[in-house]
Amino acid sequence: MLTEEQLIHVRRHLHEIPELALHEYQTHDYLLEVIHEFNQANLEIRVPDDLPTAILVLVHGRQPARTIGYRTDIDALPVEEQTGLPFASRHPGVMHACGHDIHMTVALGVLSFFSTHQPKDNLLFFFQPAEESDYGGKRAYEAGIFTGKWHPDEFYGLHDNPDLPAGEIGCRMGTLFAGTTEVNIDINGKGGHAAYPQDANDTVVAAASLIMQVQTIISRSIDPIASGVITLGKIRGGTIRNVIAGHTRIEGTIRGLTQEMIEHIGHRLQAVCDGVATSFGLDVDLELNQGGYWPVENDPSLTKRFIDYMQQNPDVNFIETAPAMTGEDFGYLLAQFPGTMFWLGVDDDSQLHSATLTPKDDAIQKGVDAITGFLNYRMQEN
Ligand SMILES: CC(=O)N[C@@H](CCC[C@H](N)C(=O)O)C(=O)O
Repeated sequence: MLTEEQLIHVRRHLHEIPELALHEYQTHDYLLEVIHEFNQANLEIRVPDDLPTAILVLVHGRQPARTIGYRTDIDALPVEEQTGLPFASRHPGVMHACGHDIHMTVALGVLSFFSTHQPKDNLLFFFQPAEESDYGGKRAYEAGIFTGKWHPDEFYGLHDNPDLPAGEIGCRMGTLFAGTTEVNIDINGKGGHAAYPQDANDTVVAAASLIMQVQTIISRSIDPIASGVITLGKIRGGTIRNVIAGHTRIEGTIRGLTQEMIEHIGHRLQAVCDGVATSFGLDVDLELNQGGYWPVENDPSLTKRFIDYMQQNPDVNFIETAPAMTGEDFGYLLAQFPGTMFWLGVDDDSQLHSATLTPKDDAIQKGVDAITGFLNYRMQEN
């Protein structure tokens, strides 16, 4: 079983080797190296052919009544780290800026505990690639990974939260995270000389108008009591100051707490794109891709049990949290298997996806203890 000191060492090494979605090869190899050090007596390890950076580990229970799944994501973000940590990313332009290094380490801690304390039920650990993009959870499901003995009857997973004290557990009944849809807009007009706009069709000006109109969708087209967000995080158009740009691309994301809201915003966005195409006389192609980023809906009865356990445990600080507009492709898996997603506090001033995010090591052991405690409690029930 990994000690707290060993867990911190593992976390720091994982932090040094972040990799982007579906390219988590070094991370995958290191995870396997750590898992192979555990007592193998009750473990069965599988690397699915169709998702080669994923790892499944089945812990065979003593008297299994069910298989309980536990999922961690393993990918990182294209962010240049600015923490100055001695264990900062060694991969230029890539960083664990969403704390997946903490997620993986907590999962390894829980797995190492059950490798030496055989659980009553079966436990299925899923080390999932591609959470930040490319929806690895959905890919895994569609590849048929969770069939036969690899089928979890219920699924749990966490996300770190810098706003909560280290080790605090946060959760809620109902929707924990938003559903998200990736937005790609390609504006195709006609390039030309900066001096002769009358002979061109300027996609930069069309993009500026489109962006401003998009900002009215949330304020003017949705019920103020309901919630939604559109963020256009990236724009690229043109090549030089004195050439009118014939193509501009905008990339962003739509978020809503219900599927209906996400679809409603998507329809309004399409209407704005069509309007800009007509008024500027150019082509505006809108691509919406939800992938696996469905709203994260916690199962009512399992989540009640989870919250009851955390509230009754004197060693756990528990807080009921509000829904968040962050997305998670665990939402897709929770639509296939009942389960619960929850927060683990990591106490930091920087936000998720920030270049200075520094989750505290203290959260790791507290997270491992709270989760192993809950899983043992859950396994007492028939
Ligand atoms: C927890 C978190 O930050 N998740 C990501 C999920 C990515 C969603 C997808 N790629 C999109 O941008 O729509 C998030 O950005 O919330």
